[in-house]
Amino acid sequence: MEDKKANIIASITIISLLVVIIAARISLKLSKTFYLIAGVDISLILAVICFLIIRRQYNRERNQLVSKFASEGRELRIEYSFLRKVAGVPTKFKLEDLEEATDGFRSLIGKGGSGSIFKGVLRDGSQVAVKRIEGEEKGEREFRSEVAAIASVQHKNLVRLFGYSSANSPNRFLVYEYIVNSSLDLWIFPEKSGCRRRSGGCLSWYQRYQVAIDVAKALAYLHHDCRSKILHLDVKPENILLDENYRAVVTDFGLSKLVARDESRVVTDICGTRGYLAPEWLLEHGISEKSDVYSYGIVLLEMIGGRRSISRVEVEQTNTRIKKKKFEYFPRIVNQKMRERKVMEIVDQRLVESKEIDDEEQVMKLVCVALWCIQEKPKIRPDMRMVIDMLEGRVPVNEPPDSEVVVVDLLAADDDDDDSITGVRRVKDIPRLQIQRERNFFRLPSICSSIISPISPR
Ligand SMILES: Nc1ncnc2c1ncn2[C@@H]1O[C@H](COP(=O)(O)OP(=O)(O)OP(=O)(O)O)[C@@H](O)[C@H]1O
Repeated sequence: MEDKKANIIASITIISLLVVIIAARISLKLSKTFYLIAGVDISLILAVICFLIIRRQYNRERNQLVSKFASEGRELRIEYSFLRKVAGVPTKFKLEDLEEATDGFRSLIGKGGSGSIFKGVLRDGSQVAVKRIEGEEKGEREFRSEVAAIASVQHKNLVRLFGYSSANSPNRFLVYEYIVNSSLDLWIFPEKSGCRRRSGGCLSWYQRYQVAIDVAKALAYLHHDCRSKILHLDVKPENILLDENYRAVVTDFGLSKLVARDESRVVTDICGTRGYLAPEWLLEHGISEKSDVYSYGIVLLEMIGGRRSISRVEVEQTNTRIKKKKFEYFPRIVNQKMRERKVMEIVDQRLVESKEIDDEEQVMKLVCVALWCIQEKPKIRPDMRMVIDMLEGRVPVNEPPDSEVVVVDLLAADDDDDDSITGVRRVKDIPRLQIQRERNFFRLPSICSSIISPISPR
């Protein structure tokens, strides 16, 4: 368009200059003034012609470059979209897209310590769970660790992050694949009367065992197979989702930490969820991937028993018949029953009543693995690869020792509301200094054992 305009202007200029020469020839004859005007006009005509030639050359080169860049850009775009599909690189969403997908953030599916989760449908029809991280400073921290950890991982037992959005809003958003059967807590703990959160049902023994293996595989991948070690640091039933086949998908990387492969322990602020915290968190010894192993062990026990690891029960005092509330620490009961060879007594009664467990040895194996995982000393706990080998029967499982000391986080049992919609309470909101060891920790006497390995030598 611009080229055409320039050509027309140049032609008009040349014609006008020629007209001027002709007019000067007629009116001035062959006088000195005529030669002067003709000279100037001819120079101007030559200048315009030169300008047109140079401009044409320049345009040709520019067009060649533009088409070269365009084809390179197209190739790059194709490559990038291919990479995004293959490597799962998260997309940056606009806030409007998420508002449209969630119908204005209407269908709330869960609420946790860091924000709310809404169900949504993207324009291409895929179902998503949109997490709105609330609170600016805390939100930013959770958002960054979540994107950093999960953007780089690809595993069938880890939730997929489709994308994120952080623009024009005090809130940050993370967009995950939607996992249809919600979280494990709804499938292992019986519904409490008066509780706002509905139970999903009762997961069978076989499904629970599968979930145990799935979660172990997800954690083993994070701990051993990624470029940096990834510590999840918030393993609990609420963060284990179940897909349409009741297979486990681990989610919520808000507290996760990337750790260099050669770092064996890291010292960090206390965070995680009450009841699932490894003793080293509370004793300030520095944490490692073995802290996830501990939380995993607690989750195993909760799956076996269909109950939380720490609960408050009402007991009647023998003489006065007055009812009093007291803490019950499920791992201690499990430990005792295992030694008495009465493991079926600690299994979820719904499973026992339905008579679906025909392999008591498998129960014993899961109990032993769980007790190994919750050993006080991180070194004695198996790593997640070893846990998989034990659960899949590739290595025999030794009977676990009684812990030298079992440190129980009684903060986990401070409240009765542990089954509310918000799930169990996170400990990260409690200022560190308020955690008083003497009041909150409950130590069991040690019965030392000589066994120090979860597996027998072959
Ligand atoms: N991808 C998903 N698909 C389906 N439901 C989900 C998904 N992610 C989370 N939920 C539901 O939302 C609940 C809360 O999610 P989540 O635990 O990630 O929130 P949170 O704010 O990180 O909680 P917290 O930080 O206290 O652990 C889950 O227990 C689950 O029921």
